Amino acid sequence: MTDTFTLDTDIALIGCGRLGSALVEGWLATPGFKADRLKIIEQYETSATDQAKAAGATINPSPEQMKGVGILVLAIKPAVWREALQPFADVIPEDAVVASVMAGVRLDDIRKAVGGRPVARLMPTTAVAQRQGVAGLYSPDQKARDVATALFEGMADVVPLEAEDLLDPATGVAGSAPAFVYAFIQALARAGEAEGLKPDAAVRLARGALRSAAAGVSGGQSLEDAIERIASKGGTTRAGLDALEVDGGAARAATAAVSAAVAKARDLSR
Ligand SMILES: NC(=O)C1=CN([C@@H]2O[C@H](COP(=O)(O)OP(=O)(O)OC[C@H]3O[C@@H](n4cnc5c(N)ncnc54)[C@H](OP(=O)(O)O)[C@@H]3O)[C@@H](O)[C@H]2O)C=CC1
Ligand SMILES: O=C(O)[C@@H]1CCC=N1
Repeated sequence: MTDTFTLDTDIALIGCGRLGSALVEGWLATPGFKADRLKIIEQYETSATDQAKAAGATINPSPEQMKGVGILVLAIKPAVWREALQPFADVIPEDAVVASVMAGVRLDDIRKAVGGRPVARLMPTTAVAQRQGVAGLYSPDQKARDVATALFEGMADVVPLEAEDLLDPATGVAGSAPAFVYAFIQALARAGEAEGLKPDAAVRLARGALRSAAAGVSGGQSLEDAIERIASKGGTTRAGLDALEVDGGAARAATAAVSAAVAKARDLSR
């Protein structure tokens, strides 16, 4: 990750929903990001478009205002990407790069729709909003990789992938995975309630555990070391970990969630 925004070009974003808003928040929070170079195409105003507009961004630019765009970001749902992109495919400069964060939409299909311009695909997490995201990145094109990396590295750890198909497991392990972790935290809170905690205390403790778990690896510690630091010999953590491993419980749940996400991503690309 970098501390400052280094990409020196106009940026256009199509779609300012859940992920698009997170991207806008992350860019606006990155030192050196020039909001007056951001163009957002979105059907409705959102708090992110309002925030971006107040900082100098253009909402729903004219074709003329798209002429300096060096990177066009696609953050719409896979089902509507062709109709959302179509009005802009010929308006952006010949040498513009296209970056897609859409799950399951194939790079070749996007490249054909934008007249052969270089395309990168990324799979980020919404924590880009807090500049704490992670993003898998694939492109066969060096310029697209460089531009897309510069666009994201102020708000995410950009993880290069060697093949497009690897974006599907990256979706299961990163893009979708914060929701899987929240589901586990919810289950922890409910288990605490079953053991007698009041609901608000259970949720507060479980959320604190999530924060503590993230803090415990924030310095790059290995997951194994982080586990060992908590698991006192013969203590409660070891008892809990042993229970998690009975019949491969935790691994089986993680495998089921990742496999289902991968299968869905493959389904979307058909
Ligand atoms: N949410 C996440 O955590 C992640 C999402 N993604 C990917 O990001 C993409 C967007 O997902 P998400 O943000 O969750 O979805 P959302 O539905 O929240 O966002 C999509 C946005 O695009 C808008 N939109 C639809 N059609 C057009 C159009 N023609 N022109 C401009 N804007 C349009 C939608 O408006 P309206 O609601 O009015 O239709 C909506 O605001 C998906 O492809 C998904 O795979 C990737 C990683 C993580
Ligand atoms: O749920 C989805 O399809 C998107 C992709 C990854 C996270 N959200």
